[in-house]
Amino acid sequence: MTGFKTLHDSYATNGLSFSAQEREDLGIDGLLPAAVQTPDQRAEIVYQRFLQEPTDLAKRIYLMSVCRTDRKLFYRSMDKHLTEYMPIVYAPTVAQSIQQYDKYYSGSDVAYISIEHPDRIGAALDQYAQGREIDLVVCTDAEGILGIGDWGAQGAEILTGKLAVYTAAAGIDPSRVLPVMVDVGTNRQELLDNPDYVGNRIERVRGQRYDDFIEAFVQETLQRYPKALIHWEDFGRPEAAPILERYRRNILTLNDDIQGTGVTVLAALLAARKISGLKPEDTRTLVYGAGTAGVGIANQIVDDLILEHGMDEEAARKSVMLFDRQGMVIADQDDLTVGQQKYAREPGEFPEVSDTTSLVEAINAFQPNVLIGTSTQHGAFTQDAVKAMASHVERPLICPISNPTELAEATAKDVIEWTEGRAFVTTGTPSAPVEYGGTTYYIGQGNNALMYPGICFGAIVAKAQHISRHMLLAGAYAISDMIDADQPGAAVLPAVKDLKEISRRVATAVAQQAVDEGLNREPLSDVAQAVADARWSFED
Ligand SMILES: O=C([O-])CC(=O)C(=O)O
Ligand SMILES: [Mg+2]
Repeated sequence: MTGFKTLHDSYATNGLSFSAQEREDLGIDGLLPAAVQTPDQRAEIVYQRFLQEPTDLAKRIYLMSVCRTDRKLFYRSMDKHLTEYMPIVYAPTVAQSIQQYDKYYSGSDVAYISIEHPDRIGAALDQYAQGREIDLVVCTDAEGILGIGDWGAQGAEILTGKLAVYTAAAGIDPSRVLPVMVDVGTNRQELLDNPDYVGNRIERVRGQRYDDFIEAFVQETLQRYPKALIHWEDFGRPEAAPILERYRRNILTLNDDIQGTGVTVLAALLAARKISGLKPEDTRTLVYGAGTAGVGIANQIVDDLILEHGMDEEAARKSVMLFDRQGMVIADQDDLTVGQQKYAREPGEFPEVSDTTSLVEAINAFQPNVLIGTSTQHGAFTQDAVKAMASHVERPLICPISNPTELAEATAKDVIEWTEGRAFVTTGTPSAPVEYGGTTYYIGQGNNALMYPGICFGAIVAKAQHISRHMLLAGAYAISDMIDADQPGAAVLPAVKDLKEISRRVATAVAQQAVDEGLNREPLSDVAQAVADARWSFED
């Protein structure tokens, strides 16, 4: 690389931290002002500017521009201010970047592939990778962005958010990742009508043509990077689960919203069980919002009961009730997804329920000790519903995890107050601690960011053939002893400030499980060491 290229290469540059000697050697001494600044000094300058930016969106646009131009600088600064940067770089602020992408587009750091040009998929991958080796491909078709739905090509920014977390949390080498915006159109009329919309101005393509496009993308990816992991992000209800089912046993792949979210909520449940003494076989879970994430959570909780606790499959499934747009999910309803059918209750199974669309009635009839919110219905966990939970169970686990924040089913503060501090609570976006009755309650963030970086990094380090059910469970168990079970008001998930340690533990457990199952494609003797060695650092 010429010095000029090095200076302008986002992975290689050290900007004003190039020493006088390096500047001379690279032939870039004439391209920089005289001062030589330390990396920490520059990271602090980034942080000060971050503080000065007037809005969360402005802060995000600024930080991502630093990321695009100088990776080491961005990750150094993020490392120092992780808890502060997370809600800006990632959820909830990433939602604003996506919704206002047309106004703020200034070059997104992703590859775009278009359903109009399946023959150009490989070229797009190559143009992005520029000959670099790739370990991780993160893609979205943006039909189900967070809780805000279909945002077409504007969804590209979810990829930059996810990747920033990958590197900050697990230490994925930022030069070995490939974000791909899979543009198959959009059904959001507002985008189709917007003259500034940057994506394909067509309705979403579905069916065989869509499936063929996805298959071509997978093949083009694996041809180039046979050991890479493909991470599916924010695909919509019609496509997400079928894609995962098609590939999860054959290739190294993860659907973050189904599996990542599922494992995260399972980790919270493991901690709640540990603190409250709830027996696994007595766990009853009501999932309110039975879409991609909701069914994924149900599956993960059930997998734990079957594989770790020896419960019979039928009984494990019966411990979960799904509640969706139509109310309780019941077998005779039309249009149940394949994922929902497994959990559908029998018609008339709860004769005391007069209105199957009433959450309170469902709670009173089923008497769950776990209530999960993945509905994106703001305020759906009413005081009556939360009090109904607390009337049957001493210490319910209540997780209003829909995001961004304004779509959450309840606030942590309300849930704590309505249950007189008895509920364990996690929310999808960060929540401030809640003071109640002289105790400070810390609120874990029930967001897949706690899990996906470690799971995928562990699987990549192990060069796993695929991600097995046991590997996912290993991730959840790996963080359950980070919880201080004796501390009143302790969160049931470890804090985002500990994301590096969380990810290290998860990655190690997942890689070890891959080795134990013989799923590693190359020999691996010391798993913990391999995970530590593979971690990228901005110091290098
Ligand atoms: O990105 C997040 O905050 C969690 C997530 O995957 C989603 O909500 O789709
Ligand atoms: Mg997602």
